[in-house]
Amino acid sequence: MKEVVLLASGSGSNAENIVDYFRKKNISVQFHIITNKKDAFVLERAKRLNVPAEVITKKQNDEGILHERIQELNPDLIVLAGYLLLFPASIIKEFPNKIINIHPALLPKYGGKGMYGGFVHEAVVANKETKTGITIHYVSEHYDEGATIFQATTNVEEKDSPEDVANKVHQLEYEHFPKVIEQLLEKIN
Ligand SMILES: Nc1nc2c(c(=O)[nH]1)N[C@@H](CNc1ccc(C(=O)N[C@@H](CCC(=O)O)C(=O)O)cc1)CN2
Ligand SMILES: O=CNCC(=O)N[C@@H]1O[C@H](COP(=O)(O)O)[C@@H](O)[C@H]1O
Repeated sequence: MKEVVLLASGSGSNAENIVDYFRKKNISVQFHIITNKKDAFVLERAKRLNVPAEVITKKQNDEGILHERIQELNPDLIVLAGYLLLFPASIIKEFPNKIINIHPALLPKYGGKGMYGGFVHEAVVANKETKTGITIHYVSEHYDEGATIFQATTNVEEKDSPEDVANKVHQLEYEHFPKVIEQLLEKIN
């Protein structure tokens, strides 16, 4: 059975959507959820979904605990789904092309340090962009620089608030992220 580790720092709606997708399609995947925040709502979602979940804090990352845990779990795929810490280079080296991230904009624009969550949508609206979207990419040492796997776009109307844009982007995430993960898992024998 394939093993997938999902990492999220906050709400975890993408993590839930991914678990739901594979369950609905009867594809047997063993999921583990890791968050860096003990009060992250993703922990509630994991409980409800009966998915094993644990908190590994930034400090524990720095102590190598996250690395040890990932080695124990030995996942086929590591999925950053709204994870807001810099993922350790040591793990990236050990799991080449097995770590992916979803970014709520069309990289390379609106990426890098400080560009996460609502900040991204605020910048897109402030810059009067006429379109935005999602980028699913491999995770490299620095934020949002890894090779792009998939992009999808949506239009931005003049009247759209950052919340309107966030909702449009979330719809793209829910539609595409599970399918991209399914395709990647199929390639891993
Ligand atoms: N290796 C590596 N790690 C990553 C990504 C990557 O592609 N490579 N992609 C990341 C998702 N993108 C971002 C981009 C910027 C920030 C960011 O700016 N974070 C704040 C901290 C936010 C918080 O702790 O709440 C900071 O100051 O570093 C977070 C995730 C997750 N971790
Ligand atoms: O990659 C760059 N930055 C990371 C980032 O901003 N990720 C975004 O956080 C949201 C998490 O939502 P959730 O799934 O927790 O409901 C989701 O929109 C991700 O694209």
